[in-house]
Amino acid sequence: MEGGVDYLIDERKKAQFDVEAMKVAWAGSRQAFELSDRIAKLVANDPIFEKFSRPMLGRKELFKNSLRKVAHAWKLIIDLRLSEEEAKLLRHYIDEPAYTDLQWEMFIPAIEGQGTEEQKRKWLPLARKMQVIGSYAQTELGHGSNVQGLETTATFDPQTDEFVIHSPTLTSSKWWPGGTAKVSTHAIVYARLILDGQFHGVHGFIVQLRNLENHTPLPGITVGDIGMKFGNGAYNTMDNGVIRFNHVHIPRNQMLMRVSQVTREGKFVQSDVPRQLLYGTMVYVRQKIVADASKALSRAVCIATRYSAVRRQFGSRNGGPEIQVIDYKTQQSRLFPLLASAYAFRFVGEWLKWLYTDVKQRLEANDFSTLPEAHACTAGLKSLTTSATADGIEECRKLCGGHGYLVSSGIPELFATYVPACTFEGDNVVMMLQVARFLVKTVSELGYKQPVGTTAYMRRVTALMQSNCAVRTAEEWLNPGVVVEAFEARSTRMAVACGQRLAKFENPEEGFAELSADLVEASLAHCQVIVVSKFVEKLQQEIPGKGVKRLLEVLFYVYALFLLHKHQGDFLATGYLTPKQASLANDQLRILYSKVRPNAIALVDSFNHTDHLLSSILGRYDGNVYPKLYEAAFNDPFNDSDIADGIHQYVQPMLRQELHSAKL
Ligand SMILES: CCCCCCCC/C=C\CCCCCCCCCC(=O)SCCNC(=O)CCNC(=O)[C@H](O)C(C)(C)COP(=O)(O)OP(=O)(O)OC[C@H]1O[C@@H](n2cnc3c(N)ncnc32)[C@H](O)[C@@H]1OP(=O)(O)O
Ligand SMILES: Cc1cc2nc3c(=O)[nH]c(=O)nc-3n(C[C@H](O)[C@H](O)[C@H](O)COP(=O)(O)OP(=O)(O)OC[C@H]3O[C@@H](n4cnc5c(N)ncnc54)[C@H](O)[C@@H]3O)c2cc1C
Repeated sequence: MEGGVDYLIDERKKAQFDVEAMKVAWAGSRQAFELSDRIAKLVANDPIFEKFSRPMLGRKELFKNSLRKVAHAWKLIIDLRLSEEEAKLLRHYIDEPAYTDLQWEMFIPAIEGQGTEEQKRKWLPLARKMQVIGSYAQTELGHGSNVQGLETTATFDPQTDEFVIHSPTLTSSKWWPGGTAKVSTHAIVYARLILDGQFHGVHGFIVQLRNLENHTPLPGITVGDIGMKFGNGAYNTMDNGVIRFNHVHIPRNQMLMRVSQVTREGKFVQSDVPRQLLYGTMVYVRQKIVADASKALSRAVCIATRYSAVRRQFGSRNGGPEIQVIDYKTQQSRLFPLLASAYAFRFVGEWLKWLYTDVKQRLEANDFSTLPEAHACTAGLKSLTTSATADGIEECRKLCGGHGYLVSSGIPELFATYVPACTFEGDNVVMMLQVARFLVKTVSELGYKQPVGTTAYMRRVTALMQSNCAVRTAEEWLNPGVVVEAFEARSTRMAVACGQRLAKFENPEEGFAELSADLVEASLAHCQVIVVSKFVEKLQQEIPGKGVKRLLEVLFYVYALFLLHKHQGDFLATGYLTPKQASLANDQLRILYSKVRPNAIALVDSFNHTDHLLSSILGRYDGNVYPKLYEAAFNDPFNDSDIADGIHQYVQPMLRQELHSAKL
C-alpha cells in the first residue's frame, strides 16, 4: 500500500457521531465555527501565507518574510473591513509569531487596563490604526520573574516635568521584549519610580523608541536583537530585543497612571485601585495562553492520530495488511488522553475567558474583589495547560516514530514555537507558587470564612477529609459526581496537609520556601479540579448533534481517569482511594480507549484544522503520506544537485588519500 488515503476514508466511516455538530461544539457556537472556518480558508488559499519553506530560511530572510506577511494581513484587514475578532483569527491562522502579537495582546491591553481615560483617548486610536507600534518591555537581563526586582529607573525631573528613563547597570538592560529589536516605535517600559530620591514601586511608562519618520532609534536608546532562539523557523520570526536607556526623557503624562499618579509637583498619589492592577496585562495574556493551549495540542494530536491510522507495523497474517499502529493499546494509552486533554483545555479555556470578561467588567467599575481568584486561576491554568501541551506535543512526535522528527511532519516547529509558553508570561513553577499562596490563605481561613469560586468545594472540608471513595466496580467510575469528588478530596487533603505542615514553622515564609515542592503539587491538584469540573459543567449544557454528547462524555472520563491513574500516588497517599479502586479506574480506562478508537479520526477532524495550519505531511487530511513524503524529500533544495557543495573539496580528497595536498 503506497499511501493511507483508503485507510482514512475507512476510518471516517466508523464515526459514531455527527462530525459537523462536533465541529460546532469544539468552536463554541455555530457562529464561531463559521467565522473561524472562513478565516482559516482565507489564509490557507493565500500563497503569501505559505509556511512550509519557513524552516529553511536564514534569519534575515525569515524575518523579512514575516514583515511581508504582517503587511499583507493588515492590507486584508483594511480591504475586507475585518472586525477585531476576525483580525485576531487571521493572526492565529497565519501562525507566525510577530510584533503584532505584542501590539494587540500586550501594548494595547496594558494601556486599556492601566491607562487613564485621557491616556486611552490619546494612545489607543493610534495603536489600533498601527500608527504607533508598541511592545511590552518588562523583563530585564537580570530579572524576569521577580518584577519588584527590576532595576530600570524612571526618575521624575520637576524642572522639565519629565521622567528620565535610565538603565543603571548591565543587568537592567531590557531583555526579551518581542517586537522591540527591529520594529516597535514605542514600548511600555516597566521601571522603578523615583521621586525626590524615594522609590515608589515599579510602574509602566510609554516610551518612544524610534523616530517615526526614519525608524532610527532615538538618542539615548541602544537597541538590538538578543539572538537566535530554539528551533529554526519557530519563534525566530519574532525580534526579541535588548534595550539600554541612557537618561531618556519622556513627558510626565506617559506614566500609566490609573493605579497611581505623579503630580506636576512630583508628589506620589496612590488611588483606591490595588497595585496588583499593574499586573493586569499578565492576567489577560495568561487567559489567552490557556485558550491557545487547546489549539496547539489539538494540532499535534490531529497529526499523530491521522498518522497512527495510516502507519502499519507488524502482525501481517497470510499476506494481509499489517496492524495500524493506532490499534496498539500502548499507542492508544499515550494518544487518547492527549486527544481528551485537547477537548478538556478547550472547555476550561472557554470558561476562563468568561471569568476574565467578568473580572474585566468589575475592574472597570472599580470592583476588585474577584482579582485574587482570577490571578490564581489564570496563573495556575496557564501553568497546567502549557506544561501538558508542551509535553503532549513531544509525545505526539514520538507517537509518529522516526517520521515525526522530520520538519515536514509539522511537529518539530510546533514544539519549538510552543515550548516557550511554559516560561513566558510567568515561569510555570513560579505561577504554581502563586496558586499555592492563594490555597494556603484559603485553607488557613476555612474555620471562619466560606471559600468561594473555584475553591468553593473546600466548604465541604470535613466530608472531603473523612469520607472515602465508594467505588466497587469499574463501571461505577462512570459517574461524574464520583470522579469530581475524588479530585476534590485529593486536592483538599493535599492543601490541608500543606497547611498543617506550614503551621509548624515559626516563620511562614521559611516554611513556604521549605515546602514549596509539595505546595506546587497541591496547586496542580487544585487546578486539575478546575479542569475536571469545567468539563462536567460543559456536559451539563445542551449539546446538539447525534452522538456528540456521548463522545464528549467518553473523553471526559478518559481525561479524568487518565489523570487519576497518572497521579494515583497522590490519591492513594491521601487515603481517599484504595489500590483496588485505583486499579478499577485503570480497567475502565482501557474500556474507554476502545470506545474512542472507532471515533478517533472523526474526533480530530472535528478540530477543523486546515492542511495549511497543520503544515504536516503526516497529518494530511487525505492521508496520502508516503507519496508526499517522497515528493517532499526530492523537492528539498538540498537535493537540487547530486553533488553537494564541498564534496569535491573535502570528501573526494579523502577518498583518494590526497588530503595532504588539499586546500581546506
Ligand atoms: C505564537 C506563539 C505560540 C505560543 C502560544 C501563546 C499564544 C497565546 C495567544 C495570544 C497571546 C499572545 C501574546 C504574545 C506572546 C507573549 C509573549 C510573552 C510576554 C512576556 O513574557 S511579558 C513578561 C511576563 N512576566 C511575568 O509574567 C513575570 C512573572 N512574575 C509575576 O507575575 C510577579 O512578579 C509574581 C506574581 C511572581 C510575584 O509578584 P510580587 O510583586 O513579588 O508579588 P507578591 O509579593 O508575590 O504578591 C503580591 C500580591 O499580588 C498578587 N498578585 C501577583 N500577581 C498578580 C496578578 N497578576 N494579578 C493580581 N494579583 C497578583 C499576589 O498574589 C499577592 O497577593 P497577596 O498579597 O498574597 O494577597
Ligand atoms: C519567547 C519568549 C518571549 C518573551 N517575550 C517577552 C516580552 O515580550 N516582554 C517581556 O517583558 N518579557 C518577555 N519574555 C520574558 C519572560 O517573561 C521571562 O523569561 C519569564 O517571565 C521567566 O522569567 P525569568 O527568565 O526571569 O526566569 P527565572 O525566574 O530566572 O527562572 C529560572 C528558574 O528559576 C526558577 N525560579 C525562579 N523564581 C523562583 C521562585 N521564587 N521559586 C522557585 N523557583 C523559582 C524557575 O522555576 C526557573 O526554573 C519572553 C520570554 C521568552 C522565552
